[in-house]
Amino acid sequence: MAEPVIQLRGVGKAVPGLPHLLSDVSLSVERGSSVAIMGRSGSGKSTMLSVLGLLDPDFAGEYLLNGQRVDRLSSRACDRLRGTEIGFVFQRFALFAHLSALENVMVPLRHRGGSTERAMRHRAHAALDSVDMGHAARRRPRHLSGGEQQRVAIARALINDPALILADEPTGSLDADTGRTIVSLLLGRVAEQGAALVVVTHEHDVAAEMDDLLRLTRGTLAPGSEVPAPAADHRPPALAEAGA
Ligand SMILES: Nc1ncnc2c1ncn2[C@@H]1O[C@H](COP(=O)(O)OP(=O)(O)OP(=O)(O)O)[C@@H](O)[C@H]1O
Repeated sequence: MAEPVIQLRGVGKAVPGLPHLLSDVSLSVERGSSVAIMGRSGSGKSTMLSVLGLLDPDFAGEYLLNGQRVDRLSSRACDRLRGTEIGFVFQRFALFAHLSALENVMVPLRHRGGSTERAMRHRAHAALDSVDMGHAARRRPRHLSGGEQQRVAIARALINDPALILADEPTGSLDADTGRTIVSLLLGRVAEQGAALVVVTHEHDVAAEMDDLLRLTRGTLAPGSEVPAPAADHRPPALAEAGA
């Protein structure tokens, strides 16, 4: 069987005043599969993404990325791996405002190096085409809608063919229809490139599209329920029956 893209074993994180910010977290995600992480505000989701994204080296336990231990790497080695193995998608897109869509998508290619300008442009154009944004290559982010910006951000996240995509509330700034389109685009691109996808989301519709759903509760990760619990009905019975 293929090696999981990420394996966490007994990962914990403590900060002063919060001894169990993350507590004994174990997680395994295969290539081509997707996981949603849900949890209340303050449950540790961003901390978890920082650990997975090699942004926070200060944690206990084991982290294997593509079979390689990455929990004791130097920050320079983390930077290098982040640039080549991990793509990030953010709620607010995080595109560079002064760069065109094409130039935004080229940023990770420049970071990686080893290609000619012409080859990078060619590749970035193909990446924009793959998210139906080829027509907007020369536009700056402010001339794009939220959904279009997120398409460009997805092209940028996937341009180096990373093994792992981390998405932090990728639909949080979008209306429901656009959000659905973005989720299917993200899932389609991730499947095509054979990456593993970890999505932090508050939205049950988004979580339901992923292969697995996990829930963080006060730093502990456990299988989540696919079906959201119905909200408690506090209306008087007569009003509830009338559908008011
Ligand atoms: N380095 C730190 N030092 C002190 N407290 C921290 C640190 N990092 C996180 N926290 C606290 O730990 C808790 C969990 O933070 P985290 O940002 O991971 O939660 P979250 O689930 O992403 O929340 P939200 O959904 O609101 O973004 C919060 O109360 C936060 O203030």
